Amino acid sequence: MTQATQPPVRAVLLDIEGTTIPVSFVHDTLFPYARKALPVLLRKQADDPSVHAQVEEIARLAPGVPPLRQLETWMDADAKVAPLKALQGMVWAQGYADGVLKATLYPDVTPALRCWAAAGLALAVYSSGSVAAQKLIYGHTTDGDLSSVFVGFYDLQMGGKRDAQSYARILQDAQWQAGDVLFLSDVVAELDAAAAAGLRTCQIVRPQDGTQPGTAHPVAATLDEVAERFGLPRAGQA
Ligand SMILES: CSCCC(=O)C(=O)COP(=O)(O)O
Ligand SMILES: [Mg+2]
Repeated sequence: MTQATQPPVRAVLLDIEGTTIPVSFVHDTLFPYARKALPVLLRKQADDPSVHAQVEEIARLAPGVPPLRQLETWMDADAKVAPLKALQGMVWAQGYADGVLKATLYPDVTPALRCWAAAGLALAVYSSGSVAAQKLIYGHTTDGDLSSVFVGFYDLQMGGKRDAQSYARILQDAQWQAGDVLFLSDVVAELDAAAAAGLRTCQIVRPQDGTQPGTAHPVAATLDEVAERFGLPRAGQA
């Protein structure tokens, strides 16, 4: 089906890192903050049930390895592993509360998201970052609190982002039809998985992040370009 003959997009599912938020903010600000704060969290809040549950999960995944060492191994590899992501979200909460952390989105993101939500499109997040971390990041941006533009937040509880089944689970939870949904990500393997589940796809190729364009999915440099290509409302246009 050509773009002109396809049904209108009714929902947009968005990745975070490299799609709405610069890779540099995640890797140069969020990850170092968490690397420094995690040892303190494990030491001081070991008895907190939510911390304890993640430590148990680390022990299940890596039996016999000290939890902090395992977390460091995962951080070194930028592994998208649920207990690491959950614990990172817990320490970032303090950073946002203290005002030390504030997310700077790509400049095209806030206008597009506000415009699409106002036009009635259903917007949801799918990131490896925990749902708590997603709500924090969009709740503390330099453009204000954007969390209310989203009707859903999905994380690794749905499964990995390179697995088509994860997208099928999201569709089921959101009660969306695959063909109505546009998935935006910078990572081709994630787009391949979403397409295998029947979603429409567009790769966000941010020149400032050095994203390499693939050949299997439409490509856009900004959310405004996405809007133009997929017939979505465009911010700033009547
Ligand atoms: C939720 S903000 C932190 C993002 C993060 O921890 C991460 O690993 C990036 O994952 P994404 O799936 O958004 O590329
Ligand atoms: Mg990404």
